[in-house]
Amino acid sequence: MSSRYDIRSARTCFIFNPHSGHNRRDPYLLDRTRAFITEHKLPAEVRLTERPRHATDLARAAIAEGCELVVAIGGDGTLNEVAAALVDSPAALGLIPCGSGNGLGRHLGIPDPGRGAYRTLLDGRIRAIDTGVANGHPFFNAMGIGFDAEISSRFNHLTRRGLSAYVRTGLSAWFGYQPQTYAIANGTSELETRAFIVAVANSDQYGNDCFIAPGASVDDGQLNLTVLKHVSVLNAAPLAWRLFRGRLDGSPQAVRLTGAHFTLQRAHAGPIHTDGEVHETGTTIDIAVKPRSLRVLVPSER
Ligand SMILES: Nc1ncnc2c1ncn2[C@@H]1O[C@H](COP(=O)(O)OP(=O)(O)OP(=O)(O)O)[C@@H](O)[C@H]1O
Repeated sequence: MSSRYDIRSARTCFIFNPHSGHNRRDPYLLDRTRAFITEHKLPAEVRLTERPRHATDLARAAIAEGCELVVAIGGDGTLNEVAAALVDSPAALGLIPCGSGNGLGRHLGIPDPGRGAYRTLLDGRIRAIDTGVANGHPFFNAMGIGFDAEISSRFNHLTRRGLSAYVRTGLSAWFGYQPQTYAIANGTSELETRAFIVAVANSDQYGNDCFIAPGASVDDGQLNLTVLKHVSVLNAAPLAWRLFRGRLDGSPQAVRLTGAHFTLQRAHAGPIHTDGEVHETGTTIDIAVKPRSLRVLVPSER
């Protein structure tokens, strides 16, 4: 199929998460999407998620009904749930990013809904991107172990979302958090280190332009592992500056590895997150890449 896409003839399903980002307070994107379908006479319909993980079921049903494009209206969690059903299928993923962090949308240059996300659906092109899989759980933006899994776990229980909620939750989780020791192997090198966070990223950022893997590409068949060894009151501010400036390389707290397959061993079982979704796992975490296994509609100039 050509890398160009014509949504006017492609059967499309929009999946709207009323719980994502600002949708919770102001679901105007639901009306905006219905108006967009009517205005452009699209062969499309909108379905709403009713519970966590429902988006995967809705996306699977859409593919079974012959949809060629499934559009996630939400953040990275919604995107993850929709994309999980699309991996290795001919159907493409569209994205109206409206979550709290929007890491993959930002990396792919997909604008906010008010700045051209809908236009991208009309005149975008298809880009095949890699998928990461951590102990059987797919991720498209980033997965993490340690403090960020702890934050994701707490964040998923919050009733209010957004950057300020992330910061408040992060500060309260920080006090009392005990880093673990990890043995990390990528096939060519091995590393044993105490870590505050071990993140494995497909894109270059967590979201909100927080660059955990500067220079990463989503279609190079590689994943990008970053260890943040120690975060204290003394080094938190310079580390945050580096993360938000894309200058993590050179930090004495950061170790980076690339690879198509990682194995991590830790002393204690606990949570991991994949695109912010939390899973309890054992002491061994196996992470691999499926190169170019997801087709995504991105702006034509990217
Ligand atoms: N109807 C629903 N009620 C409650 N939770 C839902 C519902 N539908 C989906 N969810 C859950 O909402 C969660 C948050 O969605 P999402 O990640 O898209 O938004 P976000 O956390 O605000 O954005 P980001 O991941 O970009 O920070 C997901 O874990 C998803 O499973």
